[in-house]
Amino acid sequence: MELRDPSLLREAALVAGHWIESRPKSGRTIFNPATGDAVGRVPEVSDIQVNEAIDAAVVAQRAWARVTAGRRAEILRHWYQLILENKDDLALIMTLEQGKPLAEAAGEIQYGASYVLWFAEEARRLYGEIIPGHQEDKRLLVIRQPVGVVAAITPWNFPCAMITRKVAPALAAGCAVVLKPAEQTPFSAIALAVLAERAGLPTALFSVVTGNAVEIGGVMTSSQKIRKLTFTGSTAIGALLYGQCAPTIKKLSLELGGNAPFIVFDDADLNVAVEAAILAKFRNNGQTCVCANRIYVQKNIYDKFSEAFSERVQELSVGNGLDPNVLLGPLIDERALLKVEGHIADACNNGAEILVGGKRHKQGRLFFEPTVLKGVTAQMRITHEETFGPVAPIIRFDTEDEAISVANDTEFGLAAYFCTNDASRVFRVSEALECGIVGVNTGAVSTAEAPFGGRGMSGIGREGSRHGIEDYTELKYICVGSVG
Ligand SMILES: NC(=O)c1ccc[n+]([C@@H]2O[C@H](COP(=O)([O-])OP(=O)(O)OC[C@H]3O[C@@H](n4cnc5c(N)ncnc54)[C@H](O)[C@@H]3O)[C@@H](O)[C@H]2O)c1
Ligand SMILES: O=C[C@H](O)CS(=O)(=O)O
Repeated sequence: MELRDPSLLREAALVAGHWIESRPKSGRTIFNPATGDAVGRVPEVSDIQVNEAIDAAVVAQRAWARVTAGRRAEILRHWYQLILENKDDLALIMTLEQGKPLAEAAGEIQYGASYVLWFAEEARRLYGEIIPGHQEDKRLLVIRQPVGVVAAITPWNFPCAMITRKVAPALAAGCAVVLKPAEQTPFSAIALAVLAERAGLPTALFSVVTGNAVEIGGVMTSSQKIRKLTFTGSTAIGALLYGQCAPTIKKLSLELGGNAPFIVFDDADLNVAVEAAILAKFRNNGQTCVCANRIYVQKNIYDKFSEAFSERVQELSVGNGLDPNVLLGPLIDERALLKVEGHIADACNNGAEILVGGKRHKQGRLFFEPTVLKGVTAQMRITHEETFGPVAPIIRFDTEDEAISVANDTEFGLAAYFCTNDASRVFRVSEALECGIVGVNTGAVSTAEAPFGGRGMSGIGREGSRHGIEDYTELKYICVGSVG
């Protein structure tokens, strides 16, 4: 397969409005996880270049904040249109560097673009307030202003949507962004920057810096000029960055790890429950922060659900994402594969039974069979650690109270799911689950209109929805006196 527009796969970083091309014997090579083939190279930008990007962003942001919200919205809408016009190329780039099937990659491009459209619209709704004064001669006003220069650090599993979910609200609010994409998937970020330039985004307002994560993160977190850090990734790195930002008192958004329970009550529609669980578990080959990590099934439908679910899992085709018949691509790297194998081995050593899969897939080094485990208990690693792979542990429960108790028995609090046909239970259980997102009778919850985020070790802040732009603004209270 070829790119219709080869200029979208650019082997360069964008620093302060200038493209820094990668050089033959330096920089970092990105490999296709399905084949091991080199996709391309990107430069390792220096600390000096990261600071150049930040300094240029400070200047560009001041001018951008003076642009009307309507003009900012126009440019964002143009960016949205260009992303959709180039969807097939962007999807191909994503499949080559991340491995997800082409159709799923195209779906992510559509999803990622929806955040750009949403915040193009929200740009014009950053309203202020006029508050009734506390004295006759006083007039109280509240306005929202952009925080300034934002640093964004994003993960490999959604190489487009996790970027637009940050960059779009930041630009809509009048901020500038310096982005460090995941080292595994820089080309999706670079292609978005190419299209942002074509959409008319002012120079230096959006930089994409590639290279050593620790070094780049160190420059970003220590710079007083960076007034907000928005991070999506693992809880461990999120906590590290949280601490690194403390000395400069930055605003923070942290979208971190998850350990989502998926509960099937005995009054649920079995087909609805199976399909919802398949989607919640195996989307992106189980590599999403909101994937069902534990599946709890009420005791008197446990065997029937396990059988029906296992039959569906056996239908999930595994292979190179360029094959239109493939539903599950490779895992991102060897570390991910070893974690999957470790969870399965631990569970089986403690009494769990493999109903489906359980082994590396013949398709290649990073491919793994979609796996179903039965007889899983709370003593196993897989119920407490985020697997981030195609393994579905099925756990039996007896009562609703027990289901809620075990579902909440985690330090994470991002997403949870449950299936029931009992209307009262919908509200009772939704309110009892300790997390930021609840899916009822569905495994698909993510959309630009809704606030995405969690609590506890899953992070702070919300992305998307009308709330997602607020964290890129500062409230200012203006008190006008002597009004007579
Ligand atoms: N809550 C969400 O919305 C969400 C979305 C996607 C992924 N995630 C989580 O991310 C994890 C998987 O993604 P990952 O493996 O890319 O996570 P990761 O934390 O290893 O990496 C995320 C980003 O942080 C960078 N990074 C790593 N160490 C750094 C450091 N010391 N300083 C600065 N930057 C550093 C990486 O280069 C990457 O860009 C999972 O835990 C998943 O749950 C959460
Ligand atoms: O990995 C977690 C992302 O947030 C995925 S999505 O927002 O659910 O698409």
